[in-house]
Amino acid sequence: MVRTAVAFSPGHISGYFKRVEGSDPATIGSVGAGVVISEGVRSTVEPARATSIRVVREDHASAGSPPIEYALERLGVTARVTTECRLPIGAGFGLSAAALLATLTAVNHLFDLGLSTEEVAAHAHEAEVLHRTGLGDVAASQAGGVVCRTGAGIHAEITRFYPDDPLYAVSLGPLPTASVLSSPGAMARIAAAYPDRCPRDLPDFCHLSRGFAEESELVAPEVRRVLDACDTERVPASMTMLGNGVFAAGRGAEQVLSLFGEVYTLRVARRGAYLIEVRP
Ligand SMILES: Nc1ncnc2c1ncn2[C@@H]1O[C@H](COP(=O)(O)OP(=O)(O)OP(=O)(O)O)[C@@H](O)[C@H]1O
Ligand SMILES: CC(C)(CO)[C@@H](O)C(=O)[O-]
Repeated sequence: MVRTAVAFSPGHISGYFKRVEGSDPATIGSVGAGVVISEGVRSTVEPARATSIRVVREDHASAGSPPIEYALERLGVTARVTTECRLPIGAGFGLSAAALLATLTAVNHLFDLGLSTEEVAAHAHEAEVLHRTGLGDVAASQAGGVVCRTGAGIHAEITRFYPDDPLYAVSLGPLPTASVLSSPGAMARIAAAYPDRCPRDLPDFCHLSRGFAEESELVAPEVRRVLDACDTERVPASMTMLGNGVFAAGRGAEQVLSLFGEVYTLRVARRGAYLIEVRP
């Protein structure tokens, strides 16, 4: 039997953020706030002569993942990787970061690389930043909670709190993160819209996120329709950054969102990436 390692990482919904420049990928990142969610990516890794990545979601599978391929090459290993997730990809659930953290956690154990949890996160963060698939998702998903990041990168100061209430989300389609992160105009509007404080609780997180979504002008017409419906029902809601989707909290949230698509009920994660098993 081929030796196999399996690991999981939670995803992350970013509510608001601002890019932070740095001298190298370790110091480039973002400040902002988001929610680390119970749903994420499970990665199964086995040694192979050449690297191949299979990305599985529901009954659909695709091949390749540039950030993961890059990270494995940097670590000097080749492996057959299968990532599995329930949430849609590219929809603002931080799944590229989760896929990296889960895969590198499994790789670390499979190949006995002896990396610390922080070193695993550092490699994942570097791959994210270089591929423009995220800025602060890896830093957030190192642990659980509603997260406020006041510095860039994985060593920055991060405060976390852990509400019991669920968050609900609906996805209306993908919004490739790199398309926004590569647009100077969008990044300038994002920086100007940044609310320079941490959230007090979940409703306050929704409130700050909504102000940011409006001012940054990232809200697409289909997202607008969902937010309008949430406003009518007085449900705190905002846009999943960066995806064409909406998250909402509190009474009535699930019902309003269900008018627009499949509703994902998300718990606030209690922990970051972890190894599930090594076989045999
Ligand atoms: N589940 C996954 N498994 C492997 N690679 C993934 C996965 N999700 C995303 N990626 C990689 O990240 C690339 C870009 O993803 P993108 O950053 O747009 O999506 P995301 O992380 O789901 O969303 P966001 O960053 O907006 O929350 C994909 O083309 C793929 O290479
Ligand atoms: C850029 C981003 C919104 C993409 O999910 C996230 O990484 C963040 O908050 O920095």
